Amino acid sequence: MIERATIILQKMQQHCGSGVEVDFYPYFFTASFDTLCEASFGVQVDSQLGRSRDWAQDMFRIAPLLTKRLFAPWLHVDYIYEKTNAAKKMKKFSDDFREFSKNVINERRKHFSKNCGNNNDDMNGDIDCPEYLLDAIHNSQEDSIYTYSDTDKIDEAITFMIAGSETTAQTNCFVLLMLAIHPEYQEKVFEEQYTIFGDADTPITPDDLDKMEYLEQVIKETLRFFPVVPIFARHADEDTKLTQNYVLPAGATAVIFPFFTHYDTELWPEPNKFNPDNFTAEKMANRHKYAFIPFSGGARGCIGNKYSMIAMKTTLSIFIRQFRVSTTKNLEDIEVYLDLVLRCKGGWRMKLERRINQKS
Ligand code: HEM
Repeated sequence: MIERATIILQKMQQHCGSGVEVDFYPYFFTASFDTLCEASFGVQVDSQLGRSRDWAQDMFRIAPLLTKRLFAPWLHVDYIYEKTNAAKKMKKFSDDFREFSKNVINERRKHFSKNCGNNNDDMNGDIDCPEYLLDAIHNSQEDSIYTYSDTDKIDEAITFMIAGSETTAQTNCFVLLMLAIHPEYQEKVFEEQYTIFGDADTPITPDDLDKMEYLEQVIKETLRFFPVVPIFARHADEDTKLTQNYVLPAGATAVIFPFFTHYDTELWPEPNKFNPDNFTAEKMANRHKYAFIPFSGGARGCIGNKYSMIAMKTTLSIFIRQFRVSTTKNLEDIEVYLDLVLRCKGGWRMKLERRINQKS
């Protein structure tokens, strides 16, 4: 994570002091994608350094096609959908991405058999061969009633790559945009970083991450304001009593929009005001645990919740200590739209300035 965040700094340095607002997303997406591939699969993809295809561009082209299908019931019929151009584009993307994931899995297998024993099936992880997600899936087979086929493993890899990379990158960009719009919060975040690290450039430790309480409040308030997964759903297998008067009948689909919950005035007194103090320990203790649901909840809630908080804090800590961000936009100027995930119209454009020395 630290390495990837440092590459962001190096690549964005060229924009410092240019006075031009640049879109931060490509820098943060590639970093997030590469980190995820390495953390989950133990494989270096290096899209950040241009050594792999630019999947962010592909995802930008493909997501609107999926969104369109989601809201057009007639396109749910495979027979009709398969005749459309969108379906052909989707298939091409899906085939390419599956091929890419297959290669990632094969890479991991090769690495494991070369460094961790001769047997491809012996993915039992030790200190020299840490167990990554794919290894865990592989190893779980022995105790499991379910056997994972190669197709299953590719599907798992794709789910992780898609679910984990865009969400984290977008949240990082939204956080920086909020800090650009609210310089007073930006300075407070910087002050916290300075208190932890001073002028030292030491690597971040888990203890340091725990101390970044204000940064975490800012991230959470950003996720309240901009829940990057703005819609998810549950299928009721049986009649489910919601309240005294309401029952969700078996077979129904309940669609959940965190936007409604996150802007509910009964839960958030001033929902339209960006206020990191909404997430002080005290305020959180007095609020219903499902008042804040950017990661959904329950058994099928986001599995990457903790990982993403570590990844975001690490990246933002490194970035904020070196750069100051600004924008000509106000909060009211920000327009978002639903594209499976939540996107910012025109991108996440900001100006960048290098802090001359750390405490400036
Ligand atoms: C800011 C970052 C993230 C946000 C806001 C987020 C949010 C969500 C949400 C709302 C869901 C839907 C859960 C549901 O249907 O109830 C989800 C699912 C999922 N997320 Fe995340 N996510 C983030 C990062 C990640 C990361 C980093 C990973 C992987 C390391 C990840 C892996 C997954 C997976 C695998 C699922 C599917 C879970 C399932 O269907 O059982 N997410 N995420």
